[in-house]
Amino acid sequence: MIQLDRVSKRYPIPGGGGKDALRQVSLHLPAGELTFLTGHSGAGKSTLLKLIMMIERPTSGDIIVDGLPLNRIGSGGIPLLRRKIGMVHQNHQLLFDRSVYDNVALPLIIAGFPRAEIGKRVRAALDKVGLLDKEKLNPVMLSGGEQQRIGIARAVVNKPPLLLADEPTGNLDPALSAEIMDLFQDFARVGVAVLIATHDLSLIARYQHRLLSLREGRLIADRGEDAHGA
Ligand SMILES: Nc1ncnc2c1ncn2[C@@H]1O[C@H](COP(=O)(O)OP(=O)(O)OP(=O)(O)O)[C@@H](O)[C@H]1O
Repeated sequence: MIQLDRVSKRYPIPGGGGKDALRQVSLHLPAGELTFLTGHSGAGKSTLLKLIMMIERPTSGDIIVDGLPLNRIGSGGIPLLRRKIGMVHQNHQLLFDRSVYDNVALPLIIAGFPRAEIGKRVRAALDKVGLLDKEKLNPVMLSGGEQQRIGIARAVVNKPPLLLADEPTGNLDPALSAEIMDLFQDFARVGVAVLIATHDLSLIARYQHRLLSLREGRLIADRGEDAHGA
């Protein structure tokens, strides 16, 4: 689903020089697998997500997302790429002047789906995350865990083959984090490639999933599901 081949990213520093955020990273994330991405602050996790979404471009190396070679995509092709990717943020990035329904519908409105289709898909996504009865409410009236589930419904409403999450359980207690993880695991089970960037080592320890670790921009460990605990 995602293939990185010797990917490096150097950010220019004003006044000269550069900061190497990723160095020669190669990896493959298959469909239907949930993978954790960890590393200390500044190790390059967000940069990796930004390269996959084409918010940034690599300095060298190749990235292929669902068959799309990103180095051959101009800015006109970015919407096509983004439609393949659902993104979940730590702070949800919800619109608090719109209803739950409108928040989840947003990616479909942007993609130009017909109204009836939007209704069907939004309700299917809200049902999946257990919020069907809250569609008319404003997100501000919901709890932190429920807000995160709105963010997840919005990320998957397009049925993307790839789901990226940046610290999705950052503000949640262990019970709510487990609910969110259950949802991510359900998506992986139906074939979505799920990549979760997190500092939360206790979360990682609780699940038997593949783990990628970055240190100073290098991939230092790739613990496969089979190697867990070895
Ligand atoms: N736009 C930028 N310009 C210059 N340097 C940057 C830029 N973005 C990130 N960096 C640097 O690149 C390195 C990797 O940053 P990145 O945000 O990818 O790390 P991270 O692992 O996501 O950290 P955190 O967990 O704190 O979010 C850091 O040293 C950071 O300061």
